[in-house]
Amino acid sequence: MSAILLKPHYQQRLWGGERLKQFGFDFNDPSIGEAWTASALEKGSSAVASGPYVGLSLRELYQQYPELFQIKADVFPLLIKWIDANDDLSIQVHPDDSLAEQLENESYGKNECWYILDAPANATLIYGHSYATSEDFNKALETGDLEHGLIRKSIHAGDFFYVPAGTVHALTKGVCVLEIQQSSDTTYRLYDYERLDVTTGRPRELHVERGILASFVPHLGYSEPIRQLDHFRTRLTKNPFFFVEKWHVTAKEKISTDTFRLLSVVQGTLIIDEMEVPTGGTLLLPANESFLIEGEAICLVTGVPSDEKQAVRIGIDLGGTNTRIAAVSLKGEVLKQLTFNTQPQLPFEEALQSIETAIHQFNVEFDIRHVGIVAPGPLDLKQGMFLTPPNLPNWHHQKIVEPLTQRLGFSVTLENDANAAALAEAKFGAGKGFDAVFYVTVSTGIGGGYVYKHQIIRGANGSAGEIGNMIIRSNGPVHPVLNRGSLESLASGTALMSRASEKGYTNVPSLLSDDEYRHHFVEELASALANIIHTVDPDVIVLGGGVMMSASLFWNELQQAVSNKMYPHASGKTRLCLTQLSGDAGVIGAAFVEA
Ligand SMILES: O=P(O)(O)OC[C@H]1O[C@@H](O)[C@@H](O)[C@@H](O)[C@@H]1O
Repeated sequence: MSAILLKPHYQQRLWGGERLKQFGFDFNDPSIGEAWTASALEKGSSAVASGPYVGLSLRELYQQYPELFQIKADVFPLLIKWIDANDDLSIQVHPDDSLAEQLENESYGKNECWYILDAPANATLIYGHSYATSEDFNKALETGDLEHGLIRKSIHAGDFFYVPAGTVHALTKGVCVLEIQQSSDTTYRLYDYERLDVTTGRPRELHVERGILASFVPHLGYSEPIRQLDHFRTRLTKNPFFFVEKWHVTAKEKISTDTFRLLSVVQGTLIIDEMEVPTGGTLLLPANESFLIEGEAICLVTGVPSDEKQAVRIGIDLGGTNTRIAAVSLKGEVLKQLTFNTQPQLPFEEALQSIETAIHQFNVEFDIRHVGIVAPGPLDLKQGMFLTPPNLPNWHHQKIVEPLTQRLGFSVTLENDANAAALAEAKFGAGKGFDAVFYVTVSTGIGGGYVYKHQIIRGANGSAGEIGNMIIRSNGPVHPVLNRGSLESLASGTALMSRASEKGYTNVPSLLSDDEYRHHFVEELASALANIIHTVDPDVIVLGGGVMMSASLFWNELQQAVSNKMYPHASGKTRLCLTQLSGDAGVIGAAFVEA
């Protein structure tokens, strides 16, 4: 069976225009907003345009010839739209599967993604909001003030965004996108700029009540690494509803399908088994077939993933500013990450609720084996609670493990953030292959952790590795919480920033470019590292944290200074390395802390 070309169904929209013609579409209406190139929706199905089934709609093809698709779904699951936003679209949100069933009696929610085809210079789109509580979000909706709290992201042609159901979003004037999504046309409009629909003379309907039920509050930021599959294919997303790959075709390639694929040519011309498909074309590639493709083209290819759930461990890194929740594979790779603003001024219940929402998302997709949380110290690890973390003043003595276990129904572990990062580096990062790994983070504060044979060494009271409080210069600067002249009072990002502003520098890298101040910093940090080596004799010390982003300014000097402070026989034996996991060490480590 050859590839089947599909013919679009066009949708006129108040914000539509004529720019889809640029991508090869052919229509007369001056306000076409959407070309549905693969749709089996009742209100507008695309049609078969080549091969033996010409004349059938995609909807009929799916019903009559399921063998072409080889998936188990009563209703065709995907929808592909090309969108011309000739004006701003409404600010909106979509339901997930369970809400769509509950409120609309529909088979699918509307998780979707955008590939940016064209965008004006300096364009942004709306992706998320900064309202911390439902009360603030609802008030903004009531007063028509929603726009002020929306997050705008800059975009360029070729960018890709996955938009999970629940994300408040809007496309903006001038943007053209290819939208791949679940087969649903349910949009809850939250705000429509108080404009009139010229066809009715009235404003369009809003769906605020249902929109509130569907929206994430606070906003959950989403990230998923792009994966290179082979020399011409990259995977942009794989989620429970669809996967999307970008194929850059420049030579002859043989491809084959298991279940069906939908392929859209977004740039250039693709030749598939001698059929020429220009930009704008969408093909159905039937299941269990092989095809020869060639030409010079960029194609987006989508299909439905198998039902099998990948085993993961969940790591939560609760910080003073952001909380990051990651699904981590058993090999230590971050597969997905959701982030929200921690808002430590609010009751702790709010943070627990957001963690629960995020883990619910992961539970739909993955087989969760464990949940680990890391937080800034000091912590009471035995009781599973915060003690008095300086960045979380409202949550002192708050229990974490017990309420989280109750809400989630999974076993939960708690660990200090630097200990967890040490574990991650030892298992999967710069310390991999060594027995004794010490990790030091030089960031807003300074922390450390020691891992021996993949076990975190916590000490008698759980505070081993708290090197921020190590005294380096007893007559040094006073610290609000820690010892006078402690490492943190001298060499943390905070200490360097205040020294920078005293000396007229605007940032840490400029301070560290000054020979005199760099020398002080290097000597102080090297003293601490030499003390660590003399105490526990690690194979390797891994350094991470924001200040280490400037390591190229002082790395050689630091190595030399540490070496100078060692016993001659030990000098140069302990390796110093930079983190290999950088920002991910906390969540990866959290995921692998054992109960
Ligand atoms: O509510 P309006 O402004 O017409 O926008 C509706 C459109 O929004 C886009 O972001 C997508 O979700 C489209 O699938 C949807 O048709």
